[in-house]
Amino acid sequence: MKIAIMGAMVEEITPLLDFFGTYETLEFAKNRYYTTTYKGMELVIAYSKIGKVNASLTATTLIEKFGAEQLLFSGVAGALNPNLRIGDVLVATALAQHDLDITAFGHPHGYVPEGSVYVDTDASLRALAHKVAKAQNIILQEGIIATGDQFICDGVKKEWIHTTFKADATEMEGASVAVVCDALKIPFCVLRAISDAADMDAGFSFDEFLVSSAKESAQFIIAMLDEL
Ligand SMILES: CCCCCCN(CO)Cc1c[nH]c2c(N)ncnc12
Repeated sequence: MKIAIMGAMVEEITPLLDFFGTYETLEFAKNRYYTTTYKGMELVIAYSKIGKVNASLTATTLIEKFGAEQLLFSGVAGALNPNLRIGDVLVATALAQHDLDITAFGHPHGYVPEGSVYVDTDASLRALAHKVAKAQNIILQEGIIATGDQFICDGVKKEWIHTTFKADATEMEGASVAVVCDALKIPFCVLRAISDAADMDAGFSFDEFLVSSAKESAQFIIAMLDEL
């Protein structure tokens, strides 16, 4: 089985590379792909760089060029749901693009013809995440993620995204991974640890908690591998 583990930033995959220790590095399309094996599984690890376009390129490459049969995303996100705290780990049930907008033609936010507002994540990978959380006594939150090419650091935008998409968290890559994996029929899951509250303090909070939250998400992904 060949598993892809993807992040957006180097900080999101460094904990993974540190854990696996030895790996090959392959340069392709202005990015680096790290391959290793773990408990009989072939792994290919990469960070896409920030944003939906970068994430689409990397997700497609992981599947089409490296042959990944499942894709796990690990990273951090901003909380939209007031019940989410810094450090909480969330597994996505569905993902939408909050900045995709042809409402001028009567379509809902996040929708384009022949598409859908939401892409659902793989139910069995989600179930696996809950099984791992239970085994490890970790509280795993579940919810909708709204993705867009903006770092959200403003209460008004935060509330608009929360309300419009009933989203619990926001980030900048997940929905791209969802569209790519859905189109290529690859089971995927998106796991994010909260680094900020997507409000006026989000920048400072992100800087303070990126590394620790990224580590939490990565550790959870590793625990999932042990059960895959
Ligand atoms: C150099 C700084 C790069 C920030 C990249 C942030 N990632 C994008 O995936 C996750 C994220 C954490 N908090 C967020 C927020 N409030 N809005 C959007 N995205 C996020």
